[in-house]
Amino acid sequence: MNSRPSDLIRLAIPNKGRIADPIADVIEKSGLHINGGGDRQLIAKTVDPHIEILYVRPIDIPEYVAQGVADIGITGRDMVAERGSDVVELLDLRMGKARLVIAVPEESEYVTLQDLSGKKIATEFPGITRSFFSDHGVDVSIVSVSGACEAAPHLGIADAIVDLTSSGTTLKTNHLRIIQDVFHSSTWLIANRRSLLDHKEKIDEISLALESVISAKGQCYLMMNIQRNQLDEIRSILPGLSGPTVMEVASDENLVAVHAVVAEERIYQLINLVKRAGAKDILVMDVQRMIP
Ligand SMILES: Nc1ncnc2c1ncn2[C@@H]1O[C@H](COP(=O)(O)OP(=O)(O)OP(=O)(O)O)[C@@H](O)[C@H]1O
Ligand SMILES: O=P(O)(O)OC[C@H]1O[C@H](OP(=O)(O)OP(=O)(O)O)[C@H](O)[C@@H]1O
Ligand SMILES: [Mg+2]
Repeated sequence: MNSRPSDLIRLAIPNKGRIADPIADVIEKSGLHINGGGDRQLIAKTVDPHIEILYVRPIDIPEYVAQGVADIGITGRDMVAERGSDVVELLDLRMGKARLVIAVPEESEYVTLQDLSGKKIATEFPGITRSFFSDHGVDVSIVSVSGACEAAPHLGIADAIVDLTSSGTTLKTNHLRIIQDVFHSSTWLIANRRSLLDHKEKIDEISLALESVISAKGQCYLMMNIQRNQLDEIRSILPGLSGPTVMEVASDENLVAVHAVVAEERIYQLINLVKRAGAKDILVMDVQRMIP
């Protein structure tokens, strides 16, 4: 695996699981189009002949990157912590957000961490769990499971669990109550230490491309025409990346075009405000990438 050409960067991404599609989507939007890919393929080429994709399980990505099988990788930060891999965390993609928590049956008497002393803890994260309890001086035994962890207390194989939660639905459905947070995770771009020195320019280029997609999320581009004398009022309404852009409209010397990047969640309110202030010909467009 390491006999690849020295000018070829290998990026490891999940081949399945809930973060696989969102990651592929960010890569696509970054302009790094993957040729083929998915469908049980292990390696795929990209639009850049110097970058190839390696599809593997999210839990294996930290070690593949640490060992240099891949130069960079995208996976959950929980996976990096669980494996204890020596990698550089480069960029938070701010997706796949989840909390790793300690939870107990709703009706149980356990309230604090110390109440779990001598108890059995079921988890898909034995590494993180073991060091967390040991750091807090609480002696527990770990029951390692590989899924459906929330069932463990009701099946009588554990007293508590350490598992991920995001919407909270699974804990609620299984009548479990959180007693403490252990770790906060999201999806990260990670790098091999050596590759970061040898291929700094190329890795920075990929990181910037991914970051520009993440920054553009939830943003849109608002365009409108206004009378020149309304400019001050419109300016006070619009935020904009570095103030709104104001341009001449060729057909009418009293009209100016105003463009601004605005948060999607504010667009409804902003359109009403600018309309009331006299704006017309309003257009709202998607922003694919934002590079400061
Ligand atoms: N409920 C969740 N919300 C957000 N992210 C999650 C959630 N569950 C898992 N993740 C994240 O998804 C990443 C991949 O996890 P995992 O390998 O378990 O895949 P999966 O999507 O859970 O699929 P499966 O468990 O079926 O293999 C992890 O980094 C994890 O933090
Ligand atoms: O708070 P929620 O939105 O309900 O999400 C939490 C669930 O998501 C993950 O399960 P996953 O789908 O990965 O299944 P698994 O437990 O079999 O890994 C996690 O292990 C929880 O069970
Ligand atoms: Mg899972």
